[in-house]
Amino acid sequence: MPCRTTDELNELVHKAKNYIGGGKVADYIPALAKANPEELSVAIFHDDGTCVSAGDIQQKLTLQSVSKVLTLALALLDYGEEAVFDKVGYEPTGDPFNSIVKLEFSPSKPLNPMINAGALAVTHMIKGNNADDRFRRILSFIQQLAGNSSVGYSKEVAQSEYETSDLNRALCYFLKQHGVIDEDVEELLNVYTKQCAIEMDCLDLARIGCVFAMDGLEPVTNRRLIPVHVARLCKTFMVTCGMYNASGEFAVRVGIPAKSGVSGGIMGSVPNRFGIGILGLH
Ligand SMILES: NC(=O)CC[C@H](N)C(=O)O
Repeated sequence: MPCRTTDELNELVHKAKNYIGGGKVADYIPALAKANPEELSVAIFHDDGTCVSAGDIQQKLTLQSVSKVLTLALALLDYGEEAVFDKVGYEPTGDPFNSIVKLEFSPSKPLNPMINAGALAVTHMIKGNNADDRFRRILSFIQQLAGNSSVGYSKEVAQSEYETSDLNRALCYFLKQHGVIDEDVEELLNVYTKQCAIEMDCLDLARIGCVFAMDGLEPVTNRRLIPVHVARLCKTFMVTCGMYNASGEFAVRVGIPAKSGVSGGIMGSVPNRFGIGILGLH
């Protein structure tokens, strides 16, 4: 369904472009360094299935850490809250996303599922017969949330991250040493880097945000995709840890559950109203 656009949203995108230059594209994953920092698009997907958008909405981005909320939901569906939070904690860290420092404290399980260590422990839990099967399940769950079976992943970005993921490798070995994970580290990184490379446009992202905003109901069909308590738990993590060490300031200034990713995507969920997908590569 095509989205309409409004003067107000176009004006906001126009104003937001003034901030290009205040940031920089992530280059620790070489394939992400090629991103065009000028691009900015936004979509809002409402609970009645209508949407508005502005900017270059054909543009796609890889989910990167936005995927962590979605795998958390899937792991909770697979195993339930008790088993998941046996491996990963509930607490914000105030540290950057890839920090290893808090793992040194006891207990050495990751403090929350949004930092890389926690997200790796969550991806470890996704059920499947092998790495391909687990990734297929993640992708198909995300396709369902986006209402779009053509959502795929960027092989280039996945490969680029896999080849340069030594910090995540180190986190995995640390987790393995402490019994949080017990699988082959390369298998886990294979699934994780593909999950982070799942690619979509801002409308898909807004529609997923809307499922969480609606406590797990698909906005177009009203079908339940996620149980209420899982959707609420995910939104709580978006508030407390969705922006890592900037989560507190974001909560004060913006005040909605949201999750960022290093490719420049942000997914927001305004409870009972709409989902927001922002693609800004700067
Ligand atoms: N903050 C992010 O988006 C980080 C995700 C990225 N794939 C990583 O693990 O480094």
